[in-house]
Amino acid sequence: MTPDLMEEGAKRAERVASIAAGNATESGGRQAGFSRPVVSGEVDTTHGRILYLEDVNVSFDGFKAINGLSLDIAPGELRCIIGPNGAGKTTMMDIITGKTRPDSGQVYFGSTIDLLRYREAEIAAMGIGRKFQKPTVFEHLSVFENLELALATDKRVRHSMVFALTGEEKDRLGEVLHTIHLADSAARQAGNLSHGQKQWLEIGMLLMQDPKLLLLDEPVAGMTDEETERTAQLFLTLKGKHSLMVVEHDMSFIRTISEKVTVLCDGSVLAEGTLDQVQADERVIEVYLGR
Ligand SMILES: Nc1ncnc2c1ncn2[C@@H]1O[C@H](COP(=O)(O)OP(=O)(O)OP(=O)(O)O)[C@@H](O)[C@H]1O
Repeated sequence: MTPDLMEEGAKRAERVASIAAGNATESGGRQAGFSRPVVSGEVDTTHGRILYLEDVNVSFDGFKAINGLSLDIAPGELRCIIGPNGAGKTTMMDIITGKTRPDSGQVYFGSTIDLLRYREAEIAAMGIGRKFQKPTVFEHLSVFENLELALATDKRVRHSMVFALTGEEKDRLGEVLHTIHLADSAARQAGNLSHGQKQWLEIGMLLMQDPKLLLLDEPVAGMTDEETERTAQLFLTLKGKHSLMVVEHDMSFIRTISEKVTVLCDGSVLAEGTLDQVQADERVIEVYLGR
């Protein structure tokens, strides 16, 4: 979620707190926010790419965090990104979502949308959803209400907390509840969910906005084996309908979900291929897997 969305979420949380019994609580040290209305217009993927990065460079005080990074992702693809600490994985996601501006290079959403021309909130509105490592949901609201709020697109409506879902929206919400394995927990307070369930709920909140591309940072960190397995199934369900970029260190999880794996190191792509291919690559073993 973007800073201004978080701010909006924070304002909203204050209002909700006066309506709902109890206080708005935070998850993961950040306020839950809201997605924005999706800007109309299709992403042009006729060239077979939903995301395209070419020769991207970013320096922090002279240190090259991203160094000639080129990468592209196909529509509906589930791409796994691995690499050692400090490889530039988070910085890459920051660039795609407009949080960090590169010094040079190209970043395109489809063939025609130059993401470097847009602000973070605009990029989110175009259909690029981001999930940070820690879950951020409204803990004092129910699972259903969290999803409902994620769907509310009119600011006034959001703030008043009075809105009625259309039949289509109800269907969508039901579908998402089912997809994220929380259909039986719709009435439960989000704060009482397990860590894994909170992660799924936040993914569900992103799904309510029907994102075209989802960026997921270490989604299974801290999950039980069973939750990890369910998350793998969830991602396999999402693949095809959405494009996904998943940063993870959990190799058995990656083995379950991956087709193509990109290995980042020192701010650029070190290797790319199936998990078996990159695991057999001597350079990858040296910098990452051999640790
Ligand atoms: N705002 C910043 N200022 C200075 N250096 C930064 C900044 N952001 C990132 N870096 C540096 O850039 C490099 C890449 O960091 P990044 O967080 O993108 O790596 P990562 O691959 O996500 O690592 P991890 O797996 O530990 O999350 C690191 O050396 C980091 O210290």
